[in-house]
Amino acid sequence: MQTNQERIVFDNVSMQFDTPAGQLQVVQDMSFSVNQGDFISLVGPSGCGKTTLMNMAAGFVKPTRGRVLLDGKHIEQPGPDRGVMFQEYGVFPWLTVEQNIAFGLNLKVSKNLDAAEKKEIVDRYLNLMGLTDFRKAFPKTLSGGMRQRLALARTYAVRPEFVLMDEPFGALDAQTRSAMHDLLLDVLYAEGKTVMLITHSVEEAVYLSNKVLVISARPSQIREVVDIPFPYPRHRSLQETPEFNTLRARIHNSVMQEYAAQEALAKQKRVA
Ligand SMILES: Nc1ncnc2c1ncn2[C@@H]1O[C@H](COP(=O)(O)OP(=O)(O)OP(=O)(O)O)[C@@H](O)[C@H]1O
Repeated sequence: MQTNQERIVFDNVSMQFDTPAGQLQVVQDMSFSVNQGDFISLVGPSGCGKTTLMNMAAGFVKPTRGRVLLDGKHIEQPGPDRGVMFQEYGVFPWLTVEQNIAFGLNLKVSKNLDAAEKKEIVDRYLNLMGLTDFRKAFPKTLSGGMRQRLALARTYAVRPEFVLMDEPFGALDAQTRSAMHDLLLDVLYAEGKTVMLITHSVEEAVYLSNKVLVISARPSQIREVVDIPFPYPRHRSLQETPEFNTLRARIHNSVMQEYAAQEALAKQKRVA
């Protein structure tokens, strides 16, 4: 259920990196908030700082200026309230499917669960993600789609309030990706999570989100915040509607302008 309660707040955030070529201003004075129940997607040119913003929400890095807050408190470090899912590092290859799902439950923060409770959670997510028959399998024997489902199961099993996803479906074929979208929407609808997603697919962003942030070329600012008005639960047929396609085309256009701006900047630097 989406509400207006602000949960994660980026307040005038800037980020600068020291690089061999000098200081790189990645994010500049960016402010936005992720509200309770939001599914918010970040789209923008490659290298504009999307992962950097997500890393701040996850607690992996701190901004050089400004504040990133969770329920009014500075985000200082990662926590079990925020489940992070990356494109490539979602599963541990040395653990079986069920051990992967149980991994987070065995950490100190989840120690208050007894063995029966852990088993119940693992079974539930094996079932939900269609992996029950593969519980003893190792990730390398799974297809790409199954590995992504496993990564999702692992992220969800610790019951994070927030799910932070960085290009989680980028490596999947179109059909598996589409199936993953519906699975994600089903689980989110049932469990009511708050989600931040980074994607290069505007279509994916519009289909999944209630809000899309278009990030500008570096130094990055928010070019626009687009509200996606389609009610949940959503069905794939939405993607065939003129309303969906109008919105998709508008956002795509906006992103492409920022890609062009970033490319022009890079060219200028090459000439200089
Ligand atoms: N620790 C770091 N040290 C130096 N530079 C960094 C560091 N982390 C990121 N950068 C630089 O900051 C910029 C933004 O990186 P980031 O990964 O956040 O972009 P992105 O929008 O997620 O890119 P992509 O869409 O290609 O994944 C890049 O130019 C990157 O090289």
